This record gives sequence, C-alpha cells and structure tokens, in this order.
Amino acid sequence: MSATDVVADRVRLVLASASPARLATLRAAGLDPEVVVSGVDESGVTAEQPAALVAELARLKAEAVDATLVLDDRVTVLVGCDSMLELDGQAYGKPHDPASAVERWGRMRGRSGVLHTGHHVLVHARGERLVRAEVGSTTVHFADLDDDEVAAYVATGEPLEVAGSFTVDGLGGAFVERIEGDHHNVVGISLPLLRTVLRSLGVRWSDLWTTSTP
Ligand SMILES: Nc1nc2c(ncn2[C@@H]2O[C@H](COP(=O)(O)OP(=O)(O)OP(=O)(O)O)[C@@H](O)[C@H]2O)c(=O)[nH]1
Repeated sequence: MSATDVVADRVRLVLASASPARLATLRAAGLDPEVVVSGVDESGVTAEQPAALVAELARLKAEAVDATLVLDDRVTVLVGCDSMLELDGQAYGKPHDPASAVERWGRMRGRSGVLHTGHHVLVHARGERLVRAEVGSTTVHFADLDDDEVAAYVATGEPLEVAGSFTVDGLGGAFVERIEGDHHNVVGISLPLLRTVLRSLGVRWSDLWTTSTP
C-alpha cells in the first residue's frame, strides 16, 4: 500500500486513550479521532527502563482497543500512548495524591528529567495489519520552585493526574524553563513522530486532515 492509496475520506482514526490532552492535540492539528478508552490496568506492568515501560503500556492499550474494533472497508489507524517522567533512572506516572506530588517536586525543581511517551500505531488496510512502535523522549528543565510555589501548584490539583506531576501547556508551564525535543511529546502525543511512523506505514499525514478543519 503506498501513501497515495490513502485518502482523507476513507481513513478512520482511533485514539486508544482517555487523555483529553492527546485528543485536543490531535484536533488542533486538524485530525478528528474517534476515542476508544482501553481501560488497561497499568499498575502491574513493569520494565527495565522507563522508555521500555511506556512502550509496553502503549502496546497494551493499543492492542486492547484493536481487539474490540469492527473493521470496515476504510483504512483504520489506531494509536495507543503512554507517558512517564524519568528522573534519576526511575519512571514516574501520575502522583494521584498531594503528598506524592510535593515529594516529587522536591526532587524535580532546579533539575531536569526526560518525559518519555510511547506510541504504538496499528494500520489496517486491504486485509493487512501493520504495526510500528516508537518512543518520543523530551528533556524537561524545571524551574527551581520554592516550597510555597510547590504547595500552591499542588493545591490546584493539576499535578495529581498528569504524568510527572506537571504540565508544560497548563498551570505548570511557568515551571518549565526549557525543553530539548518535541513539545507535544511532553503533552502526551508527538505529532512529528506520529507523522513519520504513519508515513512508514503508508499513511500520509495530510490525508488525515478532516474536511471540517477550521
Ligand atoms: N495537558 C498536559 N497533559 C500532560 C502533560 N504531561 C502528561 N500529561 C498527561 O498525563 C497523562 C499521562 O497518563 P497516561 O497513562 O499516559 O494516559 P491517561 O491520561 O491515563 O489515558 P490512557 O491513555 O487512557 O491511559 C496523559 O493524559 C497525558 O496527556 C502535559 O505537559 N500537559
């Protein structure tokens, strides 16, 4: 299947993620994915390295949703993702509770970590099932917050349910001094990485733009 075989009105894009940030990122880029949440229990999954962990979790999510899809004659593109912050060799997902968020910021502030996002991409076309997985990694340099700023940020609740206890595009933006690598990879899905992966699987990025693109 060549890239020219895929045309915008015959591509179904499925985002296997509950992440509002991933959905918003894809929509802002002119795509209109169908969201199917995997419900995968991430708690028991382990891996040697943080990058391998996000790759495995992205795979589990994508495969879980793929198993439920009813394919039709359209090309179906399915994307599963997982993000974690690597700090001192350890992988950190969502802190969930304020005490954990405060403790982590105590170790993040004034230092840098690597936000890894696993991308697991499946393409169904002409009876073929193509797969490619890649991990995007972005170095994030954190501001040296004082204790009051950490407390105030945690009190907003934002850090509790995001990987690494921070956002680069939300309230946490003021606490990210610079990054080395892709911005959207930090948010939760790397657009340039996805473009490259899809092209290698015969899907042209511009064919995914919806006709309703503003
Ligand atoms: N807006 C924003 N969200 C972030 C940022 N960093 C991490 N996140 C979010 O943190 C969450 C990481 O948890 P994941 O397990 O990867 O994804 P999830 O939200 O639980 O959704 P699933 O893919 O269904 O598991 C994702 O929703 C990311 O979009 C950021 O800088 N900005």
